[in-house]
Amino acid sequence: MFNVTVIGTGYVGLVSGTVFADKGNSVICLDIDEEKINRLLRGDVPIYEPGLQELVIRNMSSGRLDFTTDAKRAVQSSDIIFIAVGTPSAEDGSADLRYVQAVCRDIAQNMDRHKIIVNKSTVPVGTADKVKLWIEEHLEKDVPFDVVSCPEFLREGSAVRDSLNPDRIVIGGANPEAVKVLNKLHEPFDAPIIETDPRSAEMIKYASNAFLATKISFINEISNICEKVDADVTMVAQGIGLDKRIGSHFLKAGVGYGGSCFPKDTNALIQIAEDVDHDFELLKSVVKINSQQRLKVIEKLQQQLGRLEDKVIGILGLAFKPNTDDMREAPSVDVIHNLKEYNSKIKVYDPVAMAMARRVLPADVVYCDGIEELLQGVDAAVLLTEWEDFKTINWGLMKDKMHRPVVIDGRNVFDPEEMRAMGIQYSSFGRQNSQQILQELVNS
Ligand SMILES: NC(=O)c1ccc[n+]([C@@H]2O[C@H](COP(=O)([O-])OP(=O)(O)OC[C@H]3O[C@@H](n4cnc5c(N)ncnc54)[C@H](O)[C@@H]3O)[C@@H](O)[C@H]2O)c1
Ligand SMILES: O=c1ccn([C@@H]2O[C@H](COP(=O)(O)OP(=O)(O)O[C@H]3O[C@H](CO)[C@@H](O)[C@H](O)[C@H]3O)[C@@H](O)[C@H]2O)c(=O)[nH]1
Repeated sequence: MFNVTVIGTGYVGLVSGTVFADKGNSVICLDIDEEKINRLLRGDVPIYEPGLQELVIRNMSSGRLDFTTDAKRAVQSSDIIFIAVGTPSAEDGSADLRYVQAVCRDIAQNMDRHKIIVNKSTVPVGTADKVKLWIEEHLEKDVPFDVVSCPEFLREGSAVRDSLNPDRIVIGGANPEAVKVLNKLHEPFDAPIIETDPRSAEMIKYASNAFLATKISFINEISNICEKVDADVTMVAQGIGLDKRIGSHFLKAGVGYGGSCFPKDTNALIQIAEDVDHDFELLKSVVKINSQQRLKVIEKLQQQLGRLEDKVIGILGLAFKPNTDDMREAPSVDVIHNLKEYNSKIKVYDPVAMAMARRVLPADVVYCDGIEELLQGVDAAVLLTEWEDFKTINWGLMKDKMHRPVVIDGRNVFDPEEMRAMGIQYSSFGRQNSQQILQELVNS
């Protein structure tokens, strides 16, 4: 068992630290955010992530998990130090490494003996070398250390499950001794381990996210064509996904991807390529398709309602995906800001992301307590996050509460035939042609 420090207690740091503790290691998590650490010390987890609260409390009670804002204590109590701070987008789209740099200074100034410093944040290729330089720059005495790159692949909403059962673990290090230690630390996870050099490890992370984002934009383009040729994208996704070389995951068409990773990491990879004079045209198209895809909601609303001015639009789901309260780059934010430009009136409901949403949505948005309140009197409902609660809405009953029975399904959750049979003017992504929509308009 090892003494482990994790720096940064966000989605990645908090979940990884807790999971390492659960595997029997002694873990201390460091953050500069005092309020966050105080809450954690009370066993109160500041993010919504299924299963995390219980796991944190269990490991704190067993004495294997602790939290602090004291960098000296955190650095000196461990042999392995994970960096898990944010790497947001800089203005040019590249990854802003200022937090990683600050952590390097904190580590260097408190280093008392040999440390293995492991980078878990998503960082541009070559950052392991920079981390080494930044630490050397601030070292007050000659203490040996290794830098290893171990990117993280967990998804929000299933972070605990993903961390306990990873598809693979990537360890990129130059010193075989340090790689051996990390191999041992990850042994209890029973996942294939890829040992590689730090640069390849860093690239694996970006390439994974870019590939998944490409799959989503690809199926969204197919869905846009499906609408014009009267094919059904869900059948197409099933048909191509059964080919093992393609795979069935990440082929759900709709309003496209959001979140704290895909938008930021695709842009960062475009910039990484640009820095070595490579024009990553494919990925640029992926990003462009994704930003256009969100606004298809507006087109679909216009097809159903005509002018959007003064129309009351109810937004079902605000988080960028279900089972999280994360609003970073959520499609709902763009859709709502856009609807405001058309002077629509907006009502919103999300089972967990309402508090986060208040920080990023326009001031005059009306926050509702539940589905019924949201649907009351709306000219259209727009589903943007496929929360389980929304899948069981009885539209046959709900349509009487609505001013007009218009539903735009941004995640292809409902069955088009059933919706139409219930008298709903239903529009989804890649599952019906424009002729049908026009016909419905004529009939209504
Ligand atoms: N969120 C995800 O699903 C996910 C998954 C895989 C990888 N990643 C990557 O992991 C990294 C962290 O992402 P996140 O979503 O956990 O970020 P986050 O914003 O949720 O958390 C980052 C934390 O780091 C803390 N911090 C900042 N500077 C610090 C310092 N000097 N010392 C101590 N703490 C400091 C912040 O206070 C914050 O609590 C990013 O590079 C991200 O791209 C994220
Ligand atoms: O078929 C699909 C699958 C996903 N999405 C959308 O894509 C976004 C991202 O979803 P997901 O990948 O499940 O969530 P994240 O938590 O952002 O996880 C991604 O980003 C993390 C941060 O780098 C990585 O660690 C994960 O492996 C990677 O899946 C969400 O808006 C989803 O709605 C689709 O539109 N269609």
